[in-house]
Amino acid sequence: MKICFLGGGNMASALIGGMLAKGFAASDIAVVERDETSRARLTERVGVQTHAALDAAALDCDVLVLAVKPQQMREAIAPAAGKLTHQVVVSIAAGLRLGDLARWLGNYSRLVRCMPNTPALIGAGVTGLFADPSVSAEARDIIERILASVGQTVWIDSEAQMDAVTALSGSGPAYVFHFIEAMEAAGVSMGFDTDTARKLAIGTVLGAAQLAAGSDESPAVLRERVTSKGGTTAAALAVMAEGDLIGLVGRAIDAAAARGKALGDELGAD
Ligand SMILES: NC(=O)C1=CN([C@@H]2O[C@H](COP(=O)(O)OP(=O)(O)OC[C@H]3O[C@@H](n4cnc5c(N)ncnc54)[C@H](OP(=O)(O)O)[C@@H]3O)[C@@H](O)[C@H]2O)C=CC1
Ligand SMILES: O=C(O)[C@@H]1CCC=N1
Repeated sequence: MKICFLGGGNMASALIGGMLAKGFAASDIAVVERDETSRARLTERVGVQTHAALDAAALDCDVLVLAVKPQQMREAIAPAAGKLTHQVVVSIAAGLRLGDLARWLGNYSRLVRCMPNTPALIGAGVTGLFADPSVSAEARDIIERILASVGQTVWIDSEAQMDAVTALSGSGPAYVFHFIEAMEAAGVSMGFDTDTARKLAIGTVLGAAQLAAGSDESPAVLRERVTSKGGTTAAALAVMAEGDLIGLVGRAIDAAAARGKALGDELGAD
């Protein structure tokens, strides 16, 4: 099975890195990337084949993964319009809807939309998937196999939910990194050097996430176990409640989902 990525940026690199670590052969993976330096990096360091354009050689694949920015997509896929025959096309772009992609590809509907996240690089990604009803079970299995190689997969029932997946898990690693930054900064302000503060912050997030992932109990119960009455954790959580952390995170995730929908509306309008 030959897999070609259109765009060799952050997310394509994370997916390819994770796939190679899971045993996909570099010789089965190609990348169309317009930037020469990126092409050289992909060939020399990652070992995959590269193409400068989405030409016939690049389209000689079974799966075409669309991994350019939403704003770049229409122009980037134009060379493939009317030239697709059997390929399953997978878009990882935020916001863009299958109907618009199908139209831009010359009414080609063998399309799957998915939203991975960057922990795919270490096999710890989460990907939401949605397929056009015309995509066969066999084609869905192929796409599932690719994304499951880099982490967990969740098929969703309606395409509209993809904006929520994007807001929760697609963008989600950035929220967690931001929280780590905040913990690290607090550690530094209490007198630790950056390395020590970072080690304490990352170790805590990692340990807590692993504990939550392996536990039958809810995160709320696990939180209560840390929180002694009248103790230090209660003092911190009171400040977080005062600042409405739950509401703040909810509003942030709503804003991400709204931006995904707006991107789909804006870019699909013409
Ligand atoms: N980053 C993330 O965490 C996630 C991103 N996504 C989605 O993945 C997609 C890619 O995001 P990301 O990897 O962050 O973006 P990047 O900008 O890092 O990668 C896109 C790459 O594609 C190149 N490119 C653009 N147009 C063309 C073209 N016509 N032909 C060949 N190459 C082209 C870009 O080059 P140039 O720099 O010159 O424009 C760039 O190198 C987006 O649609 C995003 O919504 C989904 C989930 C998570
Ligand atoms: O920020 C973005 O738009 C992309 C989609 C999800 C993560 N990064």
